[in-house]
Amino acid sequence: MYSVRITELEKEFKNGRKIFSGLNLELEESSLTALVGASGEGKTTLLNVIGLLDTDYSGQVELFGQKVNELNQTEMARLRNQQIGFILQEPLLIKNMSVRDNILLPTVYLDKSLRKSKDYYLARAEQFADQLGVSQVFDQKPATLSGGQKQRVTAIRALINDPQLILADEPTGSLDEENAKIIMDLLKKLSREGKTVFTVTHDSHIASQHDRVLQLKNGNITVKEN
Ligand SMILES: Nc1ncnc2c1ncn2[C@@H]1O[C@H](COP(=O)(O)OP(=O)(O)OP(=O)(O)O)[C@@H](O)[C@H]1O
Repeated sequence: MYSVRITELEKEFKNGRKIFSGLNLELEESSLTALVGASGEGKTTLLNVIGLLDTDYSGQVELFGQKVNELNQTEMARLRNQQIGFILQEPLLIKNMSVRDNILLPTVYLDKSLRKSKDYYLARAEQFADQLGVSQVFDQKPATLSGGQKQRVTAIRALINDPQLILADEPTGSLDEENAKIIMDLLKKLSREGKTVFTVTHDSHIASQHDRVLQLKNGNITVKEN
């Protein structure tokens, strides 16, 4: 079963710049895939297409067997919030909210029919926090955290709704070795538990820890031999 299936993707920006030349990509359930490629090849744009943040392209994108272009805005927002977790290089945490409230924020937007109790999410957040070593910062504001702590908190927020698909854009980019390992171990564990993990990275050591390494070059994807 594929979580992501892209066929013949092409994109033209408003200024006429074209990227992707009939790009195809398939990501299976329970897979751990890295995407490498030179700066400007379109890695972030591809993540935005998969993450439903960019719908202005030609070609077909299917997520969990559903054709994205057949979804309306509400269905798309629902799919994004419930099934996709974004872990970004720049942790975007809300300044005047505690770490705990930042982590719980995505649960507020869940459909009522799917939402579990606040205690359930809190327990889930605490379990991840234990695993990632950030339990002690729950009452703090993001500004008081180190870069590595912010990154780990952002990862927990991305996972709180138990998304099937995890999109990580340079998730270890600004981290020291120890923090990078913590995030990488988490991504590995999630894929073993059945999640689909897709990581964009410049770091060949990080890429090599994935089950499959893909390369984006000249608008197309090829499998990179290790
Ligand atoms: N809104 C836009 N309008 C025009 N061109 C754009 C726009 N956004 C991105 N681009 C161009 O599209 C190309 C792909 O950008 P993208 O950020 O996806 O690349 P990338 O591979 O993620 O690069 P990096 O590794 O530096 O983050 C780049 O050449 C960029 O300049």
